[in-house]
Amino acid sequence: MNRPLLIAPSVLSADFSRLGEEIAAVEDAGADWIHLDVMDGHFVPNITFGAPVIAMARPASRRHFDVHLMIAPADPFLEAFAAAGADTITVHAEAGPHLDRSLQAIRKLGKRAGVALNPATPVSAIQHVIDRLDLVLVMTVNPGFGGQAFIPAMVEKIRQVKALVGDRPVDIEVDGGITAETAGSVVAAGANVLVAGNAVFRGGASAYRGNIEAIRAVAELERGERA
Ligand SMILES: O=C(CO)[C@@H](O)[C@H](O)COP(=O)(O)O
Repeated sequence: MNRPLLIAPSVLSADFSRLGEEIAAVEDAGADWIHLDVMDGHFVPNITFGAPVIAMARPASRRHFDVHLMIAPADPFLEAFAAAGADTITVHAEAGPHLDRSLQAIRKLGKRAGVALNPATPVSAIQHVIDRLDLVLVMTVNPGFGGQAFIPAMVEKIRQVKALVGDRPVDIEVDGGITAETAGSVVAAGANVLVAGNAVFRGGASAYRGNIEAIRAVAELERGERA
């Protein structure tokens, strides 16, 4: 049984001075989830925002808040992100030595637990925690910045994640360089959550619906959900 297809605009490409409005605008334009990129300037070479900003943005939308932690260590902050209104909390497999413990902590907080894999990290990194997971995030660029080129070798990795996940109720998410041009190959390989920053947040709010729809159309066609 296919997991639902979900389009998750990444707010990294939004206008941060109007974050709440931007989130409301993509919700209005058909976003299924809101993807929030937390960066610490240490695990990745860029800094964005933390739990207080997510808490302030939370009232802007009722959509699922998909919080991607590009921070190390992550464990001391999990409670704060849960309290801020995250629905899924994703930590990086590379961010600490105790991934199993992090995932248990996220679920204990009543949140969905995700693991992100950098492009160079093999799928075997999640083999022994697969039953503690609700989501696997396959990074299709090196994390840190929006607007980078999709790495084609990640298509095979998505296939490997799909084979590992099997029939488990685990979402397979992709993030980085996702556009109407790259969406087909990742969906064919097994991804069902498509994160897109630049491809959604361009052209001003009046373009957001068309931008989301362009990605969704390709993905649905690939899944046989659209003629
Ligand atoms: O996590 C990240 C980057 O580290 C992403 O969420 C980017 O924000 C995706 O941006 P685009 O490649 O879609 O512009």
